[in-house]
This record gives sequence, structure tokens and C-alpha cells, in this order.
Amino acid sequence: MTVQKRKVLERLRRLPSDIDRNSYLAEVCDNNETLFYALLVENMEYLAPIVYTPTVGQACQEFGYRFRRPRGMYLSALDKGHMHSCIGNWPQRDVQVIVVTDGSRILGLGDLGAYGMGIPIGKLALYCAAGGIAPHRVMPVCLDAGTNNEKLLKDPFYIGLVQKRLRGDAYFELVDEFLDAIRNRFPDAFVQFEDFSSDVIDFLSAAPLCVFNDDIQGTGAVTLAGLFSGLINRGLTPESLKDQRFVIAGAGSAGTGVATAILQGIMKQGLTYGEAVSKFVVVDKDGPLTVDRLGKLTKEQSVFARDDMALGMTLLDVVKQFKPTILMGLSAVGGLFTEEIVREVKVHCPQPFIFPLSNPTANAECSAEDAYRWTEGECIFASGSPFAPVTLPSGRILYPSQCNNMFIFPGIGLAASVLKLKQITDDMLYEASVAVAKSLTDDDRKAGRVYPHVNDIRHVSLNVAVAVGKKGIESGLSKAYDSTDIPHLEEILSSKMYNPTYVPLIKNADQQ
Ligand SMILES: NC(=O)C1=CN([C@@H]2O[C@H](COP(=O)(O)OP(=O)(O)OC[C@H]3O[C@@H](n4cnc5c(N)ncnc54)[C@H](OP(=O)(O)O)[C@@H]3O)[C@@H](O)[C@H]2O)C=CC1
Ligand SMILES: CC(=O)C(=O)O
Ligand SMILES: [Mg+2]
Repeated sequence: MTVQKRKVLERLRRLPSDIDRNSYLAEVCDNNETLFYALLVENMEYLAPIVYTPTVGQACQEFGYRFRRPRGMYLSALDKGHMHSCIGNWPQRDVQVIVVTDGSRILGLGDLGAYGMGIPIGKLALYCAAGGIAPHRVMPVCLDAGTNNEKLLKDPFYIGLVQKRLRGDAYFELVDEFLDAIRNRFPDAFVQFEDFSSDVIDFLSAAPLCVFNDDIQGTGAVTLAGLFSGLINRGLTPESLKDQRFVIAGAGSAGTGVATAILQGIMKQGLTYGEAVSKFVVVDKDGPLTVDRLGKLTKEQSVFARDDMALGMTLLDVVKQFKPTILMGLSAVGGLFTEEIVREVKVHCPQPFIFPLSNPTANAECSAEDAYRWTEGECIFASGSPFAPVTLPSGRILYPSQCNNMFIFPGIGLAASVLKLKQITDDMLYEASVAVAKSLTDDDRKAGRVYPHVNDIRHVSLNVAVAVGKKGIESGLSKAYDSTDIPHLEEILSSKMYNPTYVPLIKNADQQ
């Protein structure tokens, strides 16, 4: 395979853009899956941004034009009443990890309808390469309930249903039928909901399936991990999380997921609910979440409603009044963190955390270069999509970190599939955060990173799987293993990880 790998890498380097590289890699994957995964495992830093964010965003936007061969299962509203047969027709018999989207909120790009299928494909590529799930055990799914994107409804290449999105009961019946069909054929599968618009996400109680919402739970866990390691880098302890003040711009699935995970993290350090919740201001398009909006907020948002802020306050007003030590963006609004806002944060906190977490890169609330420049290189910076190192005028080089749920979901999927976990609990997610924070190397810390290097993602995923699996077994939530297996968990999980190597079709004489 060595020569094949060199050839593909050389071809990739000669292509003019990342979107061309993304298309070419899709062809490689269609023609030789083992080669594709071997390349991805060995070249994560180079290839993850091509297969995953940010390029996957463009791949979704141009999905119809670039479409060559179907990958994954498309289920549309027209399949209503037939989903059991559709799922029954999936050719692989042992599906363990499913990523499903309805395309209603793809990264920060909005409603991309059936073009959103690029996301389950990209996420599952990481499940296989980083989490070691074998490619024949994963299933990307697009639940096509229509689209409200007018541009797509007029796009001659659009591959989805040309109709407005189903809403209300008709929509939920579609999701229910899908889950029922999965439960019937793959009862032990781990089902990840991905990039569903926040007004329809409420599938986390789809028991008895093991379901996981990556945007809420995975993003919450990975963000908490970066806060722990950032505090340690600052010479503080993880317990000093309770002394921080958070402003979170974006109150959708990701923003509230992050706020909730940090809130739970703080409460583990002994603060009461009231004390912990007072550390947050969560802001949406209309300003901070406040008590006078309570009737209009979701259950998750209502937790963060304040009585000392006013509807309509700008982000700058909020920062001036609240004086955060940590500013996070999950708004999908590129450039939302202006120079004035970031400098204002630094007035009250000399070494703030600036986390513009929206994807893809154009939707990041600010760039690494701006954040470092506006804080004279003093901030801890992490973004959802990767940024290159930044050289300050002084010659000092700063290494931005990538805060992306990619450090969480592959490990959770590995634990869930091997141990046949019945559910993913908050305690497991907390252990996943701690495992990511503990996975940093001395080199990572010396470079000022608060997340591991992406080249280490396979090792990080194994650490996450061990931590999650241990908690799962202790909580009696594994259908396959028990407490006697805990000392051997790392060995058990690593031995089950897929390694992309060629397997001889005919056994050697000495193996027969
Ligand atoms: N780094 C990572 O691992 C992850 C990053 N993300 C990113 O997070 C972003 C948001 O995702 P998600 O929560 O699912 O999306 P949603 O659409 O559910 O939420 C977006 C939120 O941002 C708010 N918003 C819009 N404009 C502004 C503004 N000017 N100021 C403050 N808030 C604003 C919206 O308010 P309103 O409701 O009033 O419109 C809404 O609350 C996406 O870009 C996504 O790529 C998501 C998951 C993981
Ligand atoms: C990373 C991710 O899940 C998102 O941007 O939606
Ligand atoms: Mg997502």
C-alpha cells in the first residue's frame, strides 16, 4: 500500500483546492476503502480539514453538483410506511454506529436539506479512522423531510424532496418510524443525531436505543475539556472553573449544550445550582436570555435566564456589565467577536479564554490571528475549525487549539459499540471531558495548546472510550461486559479497533 498512499498524497498536493481534494478522496474511498482509511489515520492533520470541517461545509453546499455515487441511506417523507423495509435492505448485517441528520442546520450554514448527507459521511469517516469502528459497521443516514432553503428548491442538481419541510406531527412521525425501524433491525446500534435544527431536537429519550446528540452532548463535553486544560496551563487547578465568568454567544443546541455541561462541571466542584448558574450569561440574536422572556425560551435556555440583564443588550453591553473571563461563540455568526468586544474582555481579565466555536471557518466569531492580536498574544484560543499557527510581530509563535466534538464522539462510539452501552449519561460525558484533558502531552502544553494535537486523535479516542466504558460498566449500563472487565478495558477496546490494512483473501499455506 505504501506506493498507493504516496501516489494519492502526491495527487492531492497537485489539486488546486481543498474541495477538489475532498471529491478526489470520496472517489478513493469508493474504490478502495482500506487505502482511504489508512491515509486518513496516518495524515490526520492534513486530511481531517478536507474530509471534515471546514471543507465538508462546502462539500454539502455543492453536494448535488459533486454527487457521483450514493453513500449512506436516504430516507424521505415518501418512504413513510416503508422504513422497516428500507432499513431491512441495508446490505451490511452488523451496523453498530449510525449518524443521522435531517439537514436542517448543517454546521453554521443553515438548512441544506438532503445535501446535509455530507455531514454523516464526514463524521463517520472520523468514527472509523479515529474511533476504530470498521467501515462496514457504520451507516450514514439522511432523513429527508424537505427543505425551506429556497435556493435548493430551485437548484437543478438538488437530490432531495422538492418540498417545504414537514413540521409538527408529520415530521415527528417520520423520525419515530425511522427509530422504530432501527430498533427493529439494529437494536444495539448507537445512534448519533447530528445537525438537527434546535426547534426539533428532542430525541434523546428514544429509549431503548442508545442515542447521542453530538451538537449538544459532544460539544459540551469537548468544551469542558479545553477549560480544564486551559486552567491547568494557566497554573490553576480544574477546581478554579467555579471562579470563572462565562459569556456564551449563541443559545441554540450547541450554546445551551456547552453552558449545561460547564454548569454541571462547576456543580461537581461544590457550588449550589444558584451559585453555579449565576456565572453565565447566554446571549441569542435578541440579546441575553432574561426572565422576562421565560415563556418564549426552551427548557434548556430557561435555566440561564437572568434578572439583571435586559433584552436587546448588545454583546458588547453584556461583556461590559458582566466582565467575563471566558467568551465563547456558538452563534454561527462569522466576525461576531469584534476588536472592541475582545479588548473589553481583556480589560477585566488579562488572560481570557476566547473560544469562537462556530463552523466552518467563515462562521467563526473571530480568527486566531485577530484574537491573539487584540489580546497581545495573552488569550487562550480555541476554535471549532482549525487555524494555522500565528506569528506575532515580536516573532513569538502561538498555536491555536481546535475545540471540536471530534475529540469526543469517536471514543464514545467505540465504547458504546464494543460494550453495548444502553445509554450515554451525563457522568459518562464528564469522564470523557476529563479523559480529553488528560490526553494532552507535555509538548501540547509547552506549545500552549488546550486540546491534544489532531494527529493524536486515535489515542485520545481510546482514552475517551476507556473512561466512558468504565463509567458505563460501573453504572450497570453495559450489556456486554461487567466489573471484572474494568482492569482490562483498554486492552479490550484497543483490540476491537479497526486497523486499515490489506487482509489476504487466501490464507497462506501455513495458516490453513
Ligand atoms: N466546535 C464544535 O465542536 C461545534 C460547533 N458548532 C457550531 O455552533 C454553531 C451553532 O450551532 P447550533 O447551536 O446547533 O445552531 P442553532 O441554530 O441551534 O443556534 C444558533 C444560536 O445563535 C444565536 N444567534 C444568532 N445570531 C446571533 C448573534 N448575532 N448574537 C448572538 N447569538 C446569535 C441564535 O439565536 P436565535 O435563536 O435568536 O436566532 C441561536 O440561539 C454552528 O456554527 C455550528 O457549526 C456546533 C456543534 C459543535
Ligand atoms: C462540529 C459540529 O458538529 C458542528 O459544527 O455542527
Ligand atoms: Mg454538528
